[in-house]
Amino acid sequence: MQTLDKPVERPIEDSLVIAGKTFRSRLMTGTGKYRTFEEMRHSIAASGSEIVTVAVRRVQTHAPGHEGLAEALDWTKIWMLPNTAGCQTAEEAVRVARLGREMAKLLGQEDNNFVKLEVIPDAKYLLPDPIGTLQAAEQLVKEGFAVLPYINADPMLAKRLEEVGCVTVMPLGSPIGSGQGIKNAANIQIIIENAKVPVVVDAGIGAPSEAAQAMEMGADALLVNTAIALATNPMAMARAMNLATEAGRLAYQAGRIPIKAYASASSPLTGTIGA
Ligand SMILES: CC(=O)[C@@H](O)[C@H](O)COP(=O)(O)O
Repeated sequence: MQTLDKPVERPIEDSLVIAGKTFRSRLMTGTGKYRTFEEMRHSIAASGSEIVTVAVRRVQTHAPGHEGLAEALDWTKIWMLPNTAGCQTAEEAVRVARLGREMAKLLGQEDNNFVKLEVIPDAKYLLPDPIGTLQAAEQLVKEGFAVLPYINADPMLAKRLEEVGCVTVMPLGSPIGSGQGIKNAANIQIIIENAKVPVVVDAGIGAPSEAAQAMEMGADALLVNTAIALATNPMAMARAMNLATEAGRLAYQAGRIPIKAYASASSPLTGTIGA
């Protein structure tokens, strides 16, 4: 299984830049739902992720499975993306973001001002509150945070968040942990078309083919957690997601052929002997 840790070669000139910080990998991962920390460490290595998100609230409150989580990874190699999971209002999210910044500092990332903003009042579908998200984003940008907001795939909201200074937008493919894939493709495509900040497709990706699909559409990056953590073999799935992200990116850059209504022969007709 060790070979799964071997990095996927990525060209340095195609790096992802967020808030002036450069990353080679376009796949972000999470830390929740793994069976063991050991499995999490190996899977994150196999994913090639350089950005890993951590639920500040769950770490702070020592929620089951989160005790010691912040210390379980080598933060000299991975950029921490504290997230405000578990916050139902803008006010809570702002408070938790501040704690996240302190947590990153304590773990040696003095200059880390990133926050993945989640304002989620709905427990059934875990859909983010657009108004609360915008309010919290405005406040956090004023406080000097690099804000990466988790949103429904709403092109107007994405624009507003960009205008208030968010450094990415993170539209959901489908509900968190559902593994339903890219259900919002048309709206995500509009967001990609209009965004001047990186678009990170976050949540709902269940299989590498869906990761590739989002990247082929022109997403700048992905965030995948459940599909890796709960796979029968998380390390192998992490590697597959890594490769799929890269394949999707390459395909996007290569430019796919247009879809045609009719067949077109693969062999040229010139020079063929007439009947
Ligand atoms: C860890 C995290 O931030 C997730 O909540 C994220 O939204 C990814 O969703 P999936 O777990 O569906 O990949």
